[in-house]
Amino acid sequence: MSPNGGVSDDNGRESSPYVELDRAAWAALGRETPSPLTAEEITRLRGLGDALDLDEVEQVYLPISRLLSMYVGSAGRLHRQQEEFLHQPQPPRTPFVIGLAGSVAVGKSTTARVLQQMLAHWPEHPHVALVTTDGFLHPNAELERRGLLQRKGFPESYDRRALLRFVVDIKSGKDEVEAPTYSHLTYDVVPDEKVVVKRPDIVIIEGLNVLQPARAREDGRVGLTLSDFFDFSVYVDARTEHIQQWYVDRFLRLRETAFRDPESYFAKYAALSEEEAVETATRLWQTINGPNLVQNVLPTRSRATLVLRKDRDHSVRYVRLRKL
Ligand SMILES: Nc1ncnc2c1ncn2[C@@H]1O[C@H](COP(=O)(O)OP(=O)(O)O)[C@@H](O)[C@H]1O
Ligand SMILES: CC(C)(COP(=O)(O)O)[C@@H](O)C(=O)NCCC(=O)O
Repeated sequence: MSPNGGVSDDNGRESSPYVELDRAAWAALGRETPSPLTAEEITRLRGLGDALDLDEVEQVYLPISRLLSMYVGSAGRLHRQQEEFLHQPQPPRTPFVIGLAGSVAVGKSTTARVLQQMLAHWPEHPHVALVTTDGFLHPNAELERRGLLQRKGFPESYDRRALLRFVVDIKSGKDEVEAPTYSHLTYDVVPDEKVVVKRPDIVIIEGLNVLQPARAREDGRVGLTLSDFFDFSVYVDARTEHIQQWYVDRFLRLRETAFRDPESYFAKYAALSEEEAVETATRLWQTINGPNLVQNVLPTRSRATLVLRKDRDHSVRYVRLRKL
């Protein structure tokens, strides 16, 4: 399988399950739909270093919002048809779950926040919940016990069973589901702090590893995985060298902001010179986040319904959408 999800035939011709649109062709699909977000809202949603502006919202996110509205509508129709087919009243349809994957520092959280706001502006005003998977990381003490402190973000650093339970509960139609939370300030899971997801219509689950395939168990049987419960998934993509640069640039900016907080786990980095900070960020990238991207995250790209490919300046250059 090629990294684009394509497969070559005997003559080397590649067939791909994706249709690819460059930015202009994609942007045309959102024309005539007014942007629901104001410039102030966009500023509020923008993550550190992300190049989100009105153009990006109108040209990239509006078409995604329209597409998702079709998918959600179609899931609703199918639910009604299945109810008729079963000849007995069924519970209300379960929330529509969107998985959002991509590397550390690729801008997943900005994408997730923009989608959350845009979908919430639909005429039917759905309740859109956003959950990040970092809350499901094992606490630092547990990671240390398992020798995984230098593997934060790798699949084994998460409580995968709890994460799966969480999404199964959502897709079982449970009224109220809780997720643990993570603090970038303390660099650890926050004890006893939960986000409560109450009767959502749509749930966005964002995290590095949300598209990981199921693992084989000791008896050789393959279990379930998170993405078995996704109705739609997005992979935020960019060249690895660009993401590394964004990670280092963000580290330099954090050094002047968040790391200054004495409570920050990274407070020790606030005093670094620029050169030392670049060296430290590059080492963190090369030892943790880069290998995780290459070994675990990137191989899941071809499992996504939609791939957003960003350019060096963080703007989306082209889009790939799974054929139906
Ligand atoms: N050490 C840190 N201190 C404070 N905020 C951080 C730190 N590392 C990352 N963040 C913030 O956490 C969010 C998630 O970051 P990350 O997991 O790298 O995903 P992405 O960049 O794809 O959204 C971003 O908004 C980022 O700015
Ligand atoms: C918390 C993270 C693992 C991301 O978790 P996610 O929400 O994607 O599951 C990541 O942002 C992180 O902190 N990585 C550790 C290495 C580093 O400090 O860059």
